[in-house]
Amino acid sequence: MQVLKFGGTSVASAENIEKSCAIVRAALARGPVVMVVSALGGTTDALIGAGRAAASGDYRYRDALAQLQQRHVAAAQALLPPAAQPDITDVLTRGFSELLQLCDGIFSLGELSDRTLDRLMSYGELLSSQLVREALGARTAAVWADARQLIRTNARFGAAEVNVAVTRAQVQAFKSAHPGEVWVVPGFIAADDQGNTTTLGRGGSDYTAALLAAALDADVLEIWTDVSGMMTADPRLVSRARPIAGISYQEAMELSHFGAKVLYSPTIQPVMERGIPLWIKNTFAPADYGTLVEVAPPPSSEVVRGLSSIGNLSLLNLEGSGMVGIPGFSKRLFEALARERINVVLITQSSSEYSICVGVAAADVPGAQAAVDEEFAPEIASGRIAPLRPENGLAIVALVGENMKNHPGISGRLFGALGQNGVNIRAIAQGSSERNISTVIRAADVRKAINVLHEAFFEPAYKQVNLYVLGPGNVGGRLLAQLAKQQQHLQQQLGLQVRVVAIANRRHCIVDENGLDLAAWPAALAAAGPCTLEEFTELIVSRNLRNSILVDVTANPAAADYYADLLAKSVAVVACNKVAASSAYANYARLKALAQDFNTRFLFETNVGAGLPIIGTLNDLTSSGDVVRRMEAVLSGTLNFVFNNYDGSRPFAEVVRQAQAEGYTEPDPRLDLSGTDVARKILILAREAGHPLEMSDVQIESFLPASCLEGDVEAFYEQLAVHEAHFRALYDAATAEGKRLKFVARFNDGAAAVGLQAVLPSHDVYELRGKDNIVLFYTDRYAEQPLVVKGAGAGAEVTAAGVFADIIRAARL
Ligand SMILES: NC(=O)C1=CN([C@@H]2O[C@H](COP(=O)(O)OP(=O)(O)OC[C@H]3O[C@@H](n4cnc5c(N)ncnc54)[C@H](OP(=O)(O)O)[C@@H]3O)[C@@H](O)[C@H]2O)C=CC1
Ligand SMILES: N[C@@H](CC=O)C(=O)O
Repeated sequence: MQVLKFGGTSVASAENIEKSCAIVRAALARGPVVMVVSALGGTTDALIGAGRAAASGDYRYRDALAQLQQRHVAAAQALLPPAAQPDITDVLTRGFSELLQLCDGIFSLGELSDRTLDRLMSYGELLSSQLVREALGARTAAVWADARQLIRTNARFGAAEVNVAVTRAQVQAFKSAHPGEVWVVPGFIAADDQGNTTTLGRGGSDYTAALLAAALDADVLEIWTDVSGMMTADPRLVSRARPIAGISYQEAMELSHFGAKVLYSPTIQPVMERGIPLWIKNTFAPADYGTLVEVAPPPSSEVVRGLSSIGNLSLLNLEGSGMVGIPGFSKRLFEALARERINVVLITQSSSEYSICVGVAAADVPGAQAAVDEEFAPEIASGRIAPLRPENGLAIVALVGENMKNHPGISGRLFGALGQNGVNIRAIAQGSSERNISTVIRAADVRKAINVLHEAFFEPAYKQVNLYVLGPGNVGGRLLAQLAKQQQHLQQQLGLQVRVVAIANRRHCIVDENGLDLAAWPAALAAAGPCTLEEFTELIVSRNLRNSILVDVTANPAAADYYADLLAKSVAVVACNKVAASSAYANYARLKALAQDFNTRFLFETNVGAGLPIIGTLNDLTSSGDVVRRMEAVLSGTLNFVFNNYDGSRPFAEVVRQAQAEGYTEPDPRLDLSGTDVARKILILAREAGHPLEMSDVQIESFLPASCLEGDVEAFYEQLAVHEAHFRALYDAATAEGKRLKFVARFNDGAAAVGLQAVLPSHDVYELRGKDNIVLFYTDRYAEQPLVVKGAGAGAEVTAAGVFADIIRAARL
């Protein structure tokens, strides 16, 4: 015997009913079939809506019923030839006339009791099952079996409890009366001892099928739905969720209880007790494997079988010193909740016994609060415990899997993955079966959390990274081009799906949570609406996407002010902008500490030497225990370019303009020419080497006449022209001595200085060409010969590459 259940979408239309009937006919080749059906998709909600409308005096329930009738009649006409329609037309006419009478009664009374609601809802399955029987019967003889004569429950209308013994006897009796026949049975409905219609809870058609399978000792139960099995996570939340091929009854129970909507959780118990295999299959893709729920599924290499979540949760905290060491407190708490019929979803208690925390549906909070505060009124009055404290807006995210038992490190991975994404865990529950680890988190974090966990446990070779790019200028523009070119490579080789979800400049912002088209951003940005820096950073927080990174490619001090808030939300910051790392030491140290505290990254490799691995090298030296004693460096691509190209044949100002045009200077070139940019860089290196220096500690020997720094950038260029003789004199004096001009940064014994030097050919930096930079690290290990890093130290392409490398580092944390 096979029991096949078809859900609402599987019988939502004539076309779908045909598909379901075809599946039943194919199954008949293997043996007798019991077909259980839900109401036509959407019918139960429509019936409830009609009943509530009637109860509230809204006569539009009549329109709703007329529409439903029309839908059923249309399906019948599409399924059956005219000659075969009279029977079902009678059934539908009678059914809808009873429904109308029922709703008219509700309208007159102005009241919809649970008992009447059960009757009202039952018509969905009563009518759909008779319609399906007719459709099936057109080619395959089938008997309609009224579930109210098969399944016996108590009179708890809305969620009745089944009398398994009576049900079994009734089902066996029906079987004896109809040997070998195909049955079509309405799901969801049953009857109490008095013959009143009851229902088994929303989703109860699955349960009907399981009860029949158990009562018939069926060979198999098949739940036919609109997805290809139980998924590793809710596919509405996780786009890469995939079906689970094999799962144990206990795992399926955990997953279905915790929100896997594909299976109504009470369904499993009856089939588990009798060891009946349960398939979950897709009506619309019957060839897909689906999920097989059985006693011993084949071993899986994955430790976690699936992830689930339940929203609308609140935590209730009962705490106080009066609870410690006194037996009976928990009993009283749970009894108070039980009296109000409040279901406890999760329980945690600290070993100090100072508090007990339970999770309940948010809707139950007022009732729970009143009941518990009343129960503990004497203790609350004497101050021995505090009034019940609810926390709302929460959800449970759970890992489920038999293999988690005795497998160390699962919780570590769970906490690590959530922690790196700023998901705070409010409560945890894990039983000794180790089959379920449940975490309570903010409801707003569920999508992020479940995706992060899915990547951690099911897709170790895949990680989605979401970039917010601020400043698509000279460097930012090249970065976006490099990202566009490498996206596929990153995905294939590193398992990183790097998506740019937002881009902003000073005026506009574009956003697409699914990733912007990197070929089309310039036009889209130009056409986009206005956006402030504050709005942009708020966007990062409110979108709450996993593995978010702010990429700051501006030179804007205001942008740097937002880093702390973002790091504290576990958003990584990759900064090409040098303002933060060269700001007050306390701020620099705070940002680094925040990154550490919130399991994220604050990376700024390009702040010194553009794309050269200078900060990384220095960090490697110090982390491995070396001590940097001295640094000598040329750190300005602009100044190196200018002094390498200026020989008096062209005005100094023209060479500086060329450096700017080639993209070596800061957006404001006065920062380069004044030595400020180099001072920032040596300051950052000194700090990374462990010295808490301030900018004011760096001695800047400027070669610029003071008037060059008065006024705006155009005035600056004019003043450079005015002082041409000064620059020529510097050049001539150096050349006369066989020297070259280099703007050198030095760090020695905790002191830092920058300034223009005329160096001899024997000097390490004499031969430094073009816009190159060089750093010589003198350390305890590199005492005689310095460790040298040298190469292009400015330019959009190399700098963008350095930012790119920081993004990868942040992404691979
Ligand atoms: N050039 C190089 O070789 C190197 C540069 N860097 C650093 O790279 C950074 C960028 O330099 P570069 O690309 O040359 O500069 P650009 O002037 O070319 O680009 C700056 C970008 O930042 C945007 N921006 C400025 N202020 C804001 C704001 N308040 N909100 C949003 N966007 C803003 C600008 O927008 P808009 O177009 O609207 O003005 C522009 O898109 C600088 O910090 C520099 O120090 C670091 C190493 C090497
Ligand atoms: N303007 C800078 C760019 C890199 O930091 C320079 O010229 O070095």
